[in-house]
Amino acid sequence: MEVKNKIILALDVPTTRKAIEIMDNLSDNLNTVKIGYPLVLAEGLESVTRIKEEYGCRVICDFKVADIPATNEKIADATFKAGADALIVHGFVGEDSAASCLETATKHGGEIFLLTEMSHPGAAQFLQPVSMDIARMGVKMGIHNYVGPSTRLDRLKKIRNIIGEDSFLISPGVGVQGGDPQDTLEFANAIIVGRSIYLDNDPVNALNSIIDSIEL
Ligand SMILES: O=C1C[C@H](C(=O)O)N([C@@H]2O[C@H](COP(=O)(O)O)[C@@H](O)[C@H]2O)C(=O)N1
Repeated sequence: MEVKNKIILALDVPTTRKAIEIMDNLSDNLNTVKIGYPLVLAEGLESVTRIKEEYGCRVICDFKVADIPATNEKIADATFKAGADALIVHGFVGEDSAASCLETATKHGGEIFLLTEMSHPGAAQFLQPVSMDIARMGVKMGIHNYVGPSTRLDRLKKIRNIIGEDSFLISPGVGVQGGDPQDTLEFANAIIVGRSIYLDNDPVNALNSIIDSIEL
């Protein structure tokens, strides 16, 4: 996946109209967005389809899928039928659940991103003790794409060392959560940025400032 400017915009806005308003101004500098529950629960999967059709961008659906295999298959099937290019899947629920998403993604010509460790403080409680095992599980499964925290670069570096240089690693937590764009890109292939862009009074300037701050 080639991510323009190495920036994935998290479109965590409440309406498709707001998402379009933001993308109308930013789509020249972006080719990949992440859409999750904030938009989809409010507007349905049609919001995924509409953004895809409107901008021809890649859409990563961030549903952090974490159910039994049979239910994961249904979630993934509906997501890719709506036009998603990729789906973020939790790894802590085990190999069979992640494999169910991987198989369904492959059937649709899509991809999954395996979420290893999250960026928020609470990730230290239950995820950190197993996150490297999750990364190793992904490697064993042949998963190519991963998510890891920009807020803990020591952990992101460990994840990169496990998944190898050829894997594709995207990293949230940049900006509002404290992660630094350039430092994160030492280990990640692309950064995920939401509020620092879409909540800014001038999202175009906010995006351009991040682009200017990173060596592409
Ligand atoms: O560990 C994770 C996993 C998850 C993800 O990307 O899967 N995210 C998502 O990344 C975006 C950061 O937004 P902002 O903080 O730039 O507004 C939001 O959509 C979060 O739900 C994390 O923030 N950390």
